[in-house]
Amino acid sequence: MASPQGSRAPLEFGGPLGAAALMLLLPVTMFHLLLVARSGPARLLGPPPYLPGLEELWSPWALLLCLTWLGLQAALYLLPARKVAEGQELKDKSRLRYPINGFQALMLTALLVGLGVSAGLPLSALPEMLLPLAFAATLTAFIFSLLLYLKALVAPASARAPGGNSGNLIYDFFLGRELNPRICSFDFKYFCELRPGLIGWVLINLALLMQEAELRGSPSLAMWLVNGFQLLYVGDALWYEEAVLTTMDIIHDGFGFMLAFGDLAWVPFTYSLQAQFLLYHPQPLGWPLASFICLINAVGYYIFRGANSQKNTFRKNPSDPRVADLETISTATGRRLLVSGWWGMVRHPNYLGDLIMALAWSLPCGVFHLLPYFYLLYFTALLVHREDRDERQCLQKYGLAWHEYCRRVPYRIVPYVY
Ligand SMILES: NC(=O)C1=CN([C@@H]2O[C@H](COP(=O)(O)OP(=O)(O)OC[C@H]3O[C@@H](n4cnc5c(N)ncnc54)[C@H](OP(=O)(O)O)[C@@H]3O)[C@@H](O)[C@H]2O)C=CC1
Ligand SMILES: CC(C)=CCC[C@@H](C)[C@H]1CC=C2C3=C(CC[C@@]21C)[C@@]1(C)CC[C@H](O)C(C)(C)[C@@H]1CC3
Repeated sequence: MASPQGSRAPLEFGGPLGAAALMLLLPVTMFHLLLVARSGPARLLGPPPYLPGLEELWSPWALLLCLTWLGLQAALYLLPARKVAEGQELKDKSRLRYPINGFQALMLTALLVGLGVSAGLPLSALPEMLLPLAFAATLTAFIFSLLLYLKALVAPASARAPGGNSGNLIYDFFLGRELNPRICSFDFKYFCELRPGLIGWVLINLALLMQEAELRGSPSLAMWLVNGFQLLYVGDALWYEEAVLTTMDIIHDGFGFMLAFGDLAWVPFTYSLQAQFLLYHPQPLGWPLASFICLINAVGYYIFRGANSQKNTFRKNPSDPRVADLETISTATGRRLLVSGWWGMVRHPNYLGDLIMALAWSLPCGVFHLLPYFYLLYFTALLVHREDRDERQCLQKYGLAWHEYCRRVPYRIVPYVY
């Protein structure tokens, strides 16, 4: 469908019908997971234990807490940053500037939460509020996406995202019409991608750990592992915050319901699923198996970080001594593609590392339930779909050079498998 605005990007996610289905399916799945995690049988594929009424979902206190959290993270975002980074070049040849203070926000949040807990803040009561909090976050994401859609109506054409301007209201609302919606220098997409959801995720994990300690005297080894691994992942994302500026979400995708809901609700409430499961279904875990799982997480992290850093270093400065010796192929755009090092092993080595880590996050929950493996299953689907979208974009950008890269590096994510 050609858009009235002139953008001819092919429709993704199954077009308007797919977008409408996802807008319904994603929140329903999130609430299903929250309900099933606390039920006795914890069956991913079974029906939820019961259907919650509105009085169990809606709480003005949960909404207030959700908005206070967003306000706190926004205030931390506005604090002076150790560095201001420039994003990729935009259509109008300009570059946006982004504060690099995400790790500082994580540390300050930890300090504030630590002070709060020592002053009697009942953090371990948070798990009891997950359902109304998830509802408040979903509501916030929906209203926020509506405001973003309206804001895009008055944005200049150069500010539009390549994909979210088909002319179909549902599809554009889902994908997002504006690429980098901002008020003054406050960038909503960049803020949401890394702050409230990711930091909220580790806070929920911590609350679940504390509640387990209250219930059973001390947190289990499995709970420690899940908390440690996911804290490392979030800490890494914020430490290497600048790297997010070269991801598909920032460069290509508009800011609509998909990312607003994904960042503000989906990430904190479904990515904490393993810790939720462990609170209600304690799992025995000995040190030998725990050490093996730590090794799996370390291997995944090594590949994930190595691949992401290698590409970011290369994109920032191809003559950097750490990447200058790597073999590359030239493209008509002037940008080169790495064909050795991590990016010569498979075409998305960072996805491979991420998937190995996802496995390590589920293993502490044992092998008798499918529920804690939901993240691994969803993430595999997300990355396979994402890889396919990225391949199409790269083919469009690099043409013959991309074909040559695919010939030299035939596997996409898993060597000799896929
Ligand atoms: N936990 C989660 O829920 C999620 C995590 N992620 C993680 O986010 C990270 C970023 O992922 P994503 O944005 O999808 O994609 P990538 O970081 O893999 O970026 C893809 C881009 O990299 C560049 N590129 C591809 N091949 C090469 C090459 N051989 N040499 C140099 N540049 C190359 C291309 O852009 P160009 O050439 O224009 O630079 C391409 O568009 C990943 O580690 C992923 O695992 C992603 C989604 C969800
Ligand atoms: C199913 C659904 C609601 C779709 C939205 C997908 C989003 C949840 C993800 C899209 C890309 C993401 C990234 C991260 C989190 C999940 C989302 C928002 C990320 C911030 C996680 C931490 C990583 O280190 C990262 C910074 C590379 C990563 C960037 C992409």
